[in-house]
This record gives sequence, C-alpha cells and structure tokens, in this order.
Amino acid sequence: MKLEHIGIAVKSLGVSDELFKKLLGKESYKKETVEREGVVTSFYGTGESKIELLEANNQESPISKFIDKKGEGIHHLAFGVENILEEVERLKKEGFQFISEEPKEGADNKLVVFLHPKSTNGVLVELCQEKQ
Ligand SMILES: CC[C@@H](C(=O)O)C(=O)SCCNC(=O)CCNC(=O)[C@H](O)C(C)(C)COP(=O)(O)OP(=O)(O)OC[C@H]1O[C@@H](n2cnc3c(N)ncnc32)[C@H](O)[C@@H]1OP(=O)(O)O
Ligand SMILES: [Co+2]
Repeated sequence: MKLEHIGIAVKSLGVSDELFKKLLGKESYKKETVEREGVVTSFYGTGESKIELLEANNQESPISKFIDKKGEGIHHLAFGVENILEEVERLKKEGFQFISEEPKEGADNKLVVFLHPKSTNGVLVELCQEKQ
C-alpha cells in the first residue's frame, strides 16, 4: 500500500487554498465536489502523495462534525491499493472494522472505502483504487 493522500479538514477552502498555495509554492490542480460525502475537495500534488483539503458543504457532512469536535486538521490517511475488494477481504480477516465494505465513488477518479477509526488507533483510514 502507498500513501495516496492526506485529507485535511478545513473551514474555508478559500482561506486554506491561499495558505497551501503559499506553503507548497503551487496551485491546487483540481477542485471537485463529492455530494454523497458532503464535501468540496481541493488537491495538491506533493511527490508520490497528495494533500486533499476538505470543506463541508452541509451540516451533516463528516467534515462539519469533525471540525465541531476537533477543529481543523488532519482528518484521514488514504492508502492506494490495486484491488480494493481483495484488500477489504484481507483486512476483514485481520480483524479491521469497515464503516462500509462497499466501494463508493470518491474524488479524483477513485473508488473508496473507510475503516473505522476505532479499529485503527483513532486514525480514520481510507482505501482507494483508481477507477478503470
Ligand atoms: C472526497 C471523497 C473521499 C476521497 O475521495 O478522498 C474522501 O476523503 S471523503 C472524506 C469525508 N468522508 C468520511 O469521512 C466518510 C467516513 N467517515 C464517517 O463515516 C464518519 O465520519 C465516522 C468516522 C463513522 C464518524 O461518524 P459519526 O460516528 O457519525 O461521528 P461522531 O462525531 O459521533 O464520531 C464518532 C467517533 O469517531 C471519532 N471520529 C470521527 N471522525 C474521525 C476522524 N476523521 N478521525 C478520527 N476519529 C474520528 C469521533 O471523535 C468519535 O470518537 P469518540 O468521541 O471517542 O466516540
Ligand atoms: Co480522502
């Protein structure tokens, strides 16, 4: 597995895009809304991995809840896999708990699933596979 992206919960993409543009010395290469997750995303390439900024677009969004409880900051780690269904089966056998085992459409042309942070040392983990 490779670290594909780090998801960062932000209150305002307008503000945080300015900050990350200054920090990384480059523009976001893509902005995409994923309605099902209640998020607007903005991506930055950083070598082999990416930074995914996440702003909530409604009050029920996981990002709204996260920011209300913990404030802005690292929200999840995403690992890129070749075959997401095989990885789900492998990790289930290892005792990990999934929020949902069925891969769903994520951002940036990916299928995604999430492991529950309670089974991964308090860190929300996403698995993602490039869509064919
Ligand atoms: C853009 C698409 C995609 C991509 O392509 O990259 C994305 O990245 S989408 C990102 C947003 N989507 C998600 O986060 C989906 C998965 N998350 C969830 O299903 C939920 O957020 C959750 C993890 C199941 C928590 O939901 P819920 O139980 O309703 O919220 P609570 O606020 O009650 O939290 C329960 C418990 O979990 C802790 N928690 C919540 N979020 C995180 C987190 N990101 N990292 C670590 N821990 C988290 C929360 O603190 C609570 O803990 P306790 O207080 O100890 O019970
Ligand atoms: Co993500």
